[in-house]
Amino acid sequence: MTDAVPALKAENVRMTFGETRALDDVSLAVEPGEMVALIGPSGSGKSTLLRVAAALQPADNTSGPVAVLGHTMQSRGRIASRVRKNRARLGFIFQQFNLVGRLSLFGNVMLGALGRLPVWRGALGMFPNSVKQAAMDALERVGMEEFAARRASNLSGGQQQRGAIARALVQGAEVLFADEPIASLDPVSARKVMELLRELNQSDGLTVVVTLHQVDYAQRYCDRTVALNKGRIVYDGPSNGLDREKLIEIYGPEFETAFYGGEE
Ligand SMILES: Nc1ncnc2c1ncn2[C@@H]1O[C@H](COP(=O)(O)OP(=O)(O)OP(=O)(O)O)[C@@H](O)[C@H]1O
Repeated sequence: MTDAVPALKAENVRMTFGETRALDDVSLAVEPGEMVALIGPSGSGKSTLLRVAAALQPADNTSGPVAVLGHTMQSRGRIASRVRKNRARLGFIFQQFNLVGRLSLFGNVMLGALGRLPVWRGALGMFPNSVKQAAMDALERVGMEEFAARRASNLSGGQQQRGAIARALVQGAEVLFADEPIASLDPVSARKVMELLRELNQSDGLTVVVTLHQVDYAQRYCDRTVALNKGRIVYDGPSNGLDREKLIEIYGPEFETAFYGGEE
């Protein structure tokens, strides 16, 4: 723990959909520079937690506050009035559809700067040279410069994810929430995306919170793992502390057969 303002602080967050308690008193603090995996069975509340934390979705009116880099995003089910400003240093990567398909990759990456440009510039697509340079640098950083002119819809899933990360870099994101960024990728592309996130975390100090279905990716790339089950945190600790017993506790007995093939 440090004295720094947490990158993410969620206190007693509650989110209900009809009868379903998607988040049941979730409290979580992530320090700047951490790379944290969010795991848990399907429907355990991983995506909801990220969406609530980014204030893409209002939580229950009985819910405690969520802050990103010390700025309140929402509290008691009310999105903060300055949320747009507070989101400036937060990047969000979804499983799919991160890029505008009809635009070039370069055009997409430049969109990361929209928040700090006058509206007319964005509307006319007139980006200053500084933004063009930043977009090119970001594409180089994610190893995608040779695809700059390619229409986004003609890129592979993994290339699109790397493009989305480049856009977050142009945005100047210091915290990145990635919601199942590798769920629809083949293993090689998935590895490249995770390696890139890890590299940005280690070299640039980018704070990363990433939801994952694959426990082995969490263990390989993230020092810390938070596991949810039925909207509650059931594990929060070092990823290498997730042993067979703990994983069966998190995912249920089916995990044994799925992950270990049922062997002794
Ligand atoms: N918009 C919604 N309307 C109704 N129920 C929802 C909505 N979004 C999520 N839920 C429910 O809330 C619970 C948590 O969903 P969430 O998508 O956060 O889980 P998850 O852990 O991300 O699952 P997965 O790994 O399958 O993506 C689930 O029971 C889900 O059905």
